[in-house]
Amino acid sequence: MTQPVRLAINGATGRMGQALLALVKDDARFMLVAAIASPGSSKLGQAVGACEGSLSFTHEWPAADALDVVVDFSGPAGLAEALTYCESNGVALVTGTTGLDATFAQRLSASAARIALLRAANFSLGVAVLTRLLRQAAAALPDWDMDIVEAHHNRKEDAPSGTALALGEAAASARGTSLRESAVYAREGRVGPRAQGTIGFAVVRGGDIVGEHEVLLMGQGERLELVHRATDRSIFARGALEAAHWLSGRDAGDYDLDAMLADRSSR
Ligand SMILES: NC(=O)C1=CN([C@@H]2O[C@H](COP(=O)(O)OP(=O)(O)OC[C@H]3O[C@@H](n4cnc5c(N)ncnc54)[C@H](OP(=O)(O)O)[C@@H]3O)[C@@H](O)[C@H]2O)C=CC1
Ligand SMILES: O=C(O)C1=N[C@H](C(=O)O)C[C@H](O)C1
Repeated sequence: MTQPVRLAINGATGRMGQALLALVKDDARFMLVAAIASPGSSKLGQAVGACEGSLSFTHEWPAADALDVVVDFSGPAGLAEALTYCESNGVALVTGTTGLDATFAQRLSASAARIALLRAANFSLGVAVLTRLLRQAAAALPDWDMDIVEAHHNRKEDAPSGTALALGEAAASARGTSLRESAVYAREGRVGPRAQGTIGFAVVRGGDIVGEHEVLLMGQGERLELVHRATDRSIFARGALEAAHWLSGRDAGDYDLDAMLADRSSR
């Protein structure tokens, strides 16, 4: 019988941490070794209710040989700590943390030379398919205006969402450009007519919205709308656990969900 993947969840007290804990307890493919919280967390020492045994929320990382993979949904500070641990101990890392700056993104890319790393701004299958559809539409309609509207709950800290930025990057690259060259993040006052080829972003924050992304492709006399609505965080948690299972034991490298899906469909 294959051994379960030994897993640590970083950011375990958060919304995504809780969604992961709820799934892991019934998933025989995994053994939860650590539920990591911030050094100042009010939950340190409290029992991790979702799992069997005596696990408590902790900021102590396990011994290197006790762990196969870390799943991180914390924030930039939490991810930095997880990355340091994974690099020092040769442990694989799956991260969904968004709101990272370019320097951090470069650090992640460099780390992938030493550890197996899988990152995704959105772990839902629906957004993976939306991204493919968007690449097709953006290339087929190169002159149409494009805006991306995203909506999330009122506790979200980063904007635009990681998903909105990843969708924008995919669309820009399908048109032979980059988001750095084409993004417009704010419109206020007399901004004048729209510049050709720009990709605009609009952000909604409120209530308990799990995550919604709408891409508008606007031509003359017609409009195409590509929309994804997440209504349950467990979709992200399920995707991240699939990624953790797939990544465990792999060679160092910079992986994404497309690589995982392609590998699976080739079997
Ligand atoms: N890629 C995807 O599919 C998805 C990505 N996300 C992203 O995941 C991240 C987390 O989202 P969400 O769960 O809603 O956020 P939360 O704020 O609910 O959870 C993050 C948790 O991380 C903990 N934390 C903070 N600092 C550290 C640290 N240094 N070490 C360990 N834990 C730490 C915090 O709690 P405490 O102080 O108790 O430790 C907090 O509860 C965000 O960047 C979000 O955008 C969210 C959903 C899906
Ligand atoms: O913070 C969230 O909640 C989410 N964040 C991710 C993002 O920034 O795109 C993914 C999802 O939309 C939920």
